[in-house]
Amino acid sequence: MIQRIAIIGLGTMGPGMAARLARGGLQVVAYDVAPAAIERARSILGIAEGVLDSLGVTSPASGAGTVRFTDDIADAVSGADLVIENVPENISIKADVYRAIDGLIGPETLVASDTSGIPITKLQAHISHPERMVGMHWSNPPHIIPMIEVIAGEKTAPQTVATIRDLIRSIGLLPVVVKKDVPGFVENRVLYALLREAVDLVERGVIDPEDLDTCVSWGIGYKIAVIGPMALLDMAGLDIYKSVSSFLNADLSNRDDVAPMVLQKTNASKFGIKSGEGMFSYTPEQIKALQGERARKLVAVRRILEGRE
Ligand SMILES: NC(=O)c1ccc[n+]([C@@H]2O[C@H](COP(=O)([O-])OP(=O)(O)OC[C@H]3O[C@@H](n4cnc5c(N)ncnc54)[C@H](O)[C@@H]3O)[C@@H](O)[C@H]2O)c1
Ligand SMILES: Cc1ncc(C=O)c(C(=O)O)c1O
Repeated sequence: MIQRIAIIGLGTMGPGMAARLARGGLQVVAYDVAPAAIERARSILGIAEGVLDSLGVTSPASGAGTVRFTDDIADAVSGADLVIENVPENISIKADVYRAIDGLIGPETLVASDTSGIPITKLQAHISHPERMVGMHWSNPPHIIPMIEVIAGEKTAPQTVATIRDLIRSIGLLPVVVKKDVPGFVENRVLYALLREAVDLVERGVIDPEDLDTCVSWGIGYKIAVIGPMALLDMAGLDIYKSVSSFLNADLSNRDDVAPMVLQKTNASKFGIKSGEGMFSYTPEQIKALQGERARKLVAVRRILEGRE
């Protein structure tokens, strides 16, 4: 049974994951190599907890869990039933973490990666007990989005998948077990198909960035939260899909490299909210306001989708 969880990496994803797991009654120890990341995580933990309150996420009868921060990786993983690796999307950085924890974790400890899409089979090559390693792909913001993908690599034991799936369920979240270890799993294959086309349309001057967002959010985005893609095909009619896709599929972006517009921005360190500029520009005040507003709206939508309002 999973009771103690170590989170390695406290950037965009780590603090919200820590808050959500603790609310589920688990004992979380949170570690990052960068002291500034630990301080930032400490300061935003309370905000995530406030959002969980407004979502009505309660703790089990046995009580709420805890989050403890540490700057020592050995301390973080000591006694952990599960280690969730949450460091940047780079195999060599992730492999360094697996090597560092290999001799520190117990014989029963499971290791999960929150990778956005590196096949788990590739990550397993860097750990001595690959049968205990699994993909556990959260969606951002992790304290609000309930769906988590669970992915087995070639060497993952079925029991490891079952334990993680049951853990996710036991704290009121929604596990989706992906049946094949394909790059990007399912959520990001679908998201990146959409993002490739969206970036291409903006880059080619077909639409302005603000209007692209209005079109997608108030068109397919709003709809798809209620009617998933497979159900949408039936709603539109497969005959319509056949007619449109017969001419449209061939015209969609099929570029297999990173779009120049994105490279230009990343080369200039324009990463988005984390650097103050990306597709749009943000002042620190705007970032704070946006994050609050987005959390409020996501909470309200989720309550309605769950039939609670
Ligand atoms: N950002 C998203 O929307 C999102 C969503 C789902 C999954 N993911 C995946 O989750 C993982 C983390 O993403 P993120 O967006 O939180 O990244 P991030 O860059 O915001 O944060 C990564 C953190 O890892 C820390 N770190 C780097 N090396 C480390 C080490 N050796 N030991 C401990 N900490 C270390 C960094 O200091 C940083 O705080 C990635 O694999 C990413 O693809 C990201
Ligand atoms: C752009 C982008 N890339 C990856 C992920 C998750 O792995 C997300 C997300 O969760 O929202 C994302 O937006």
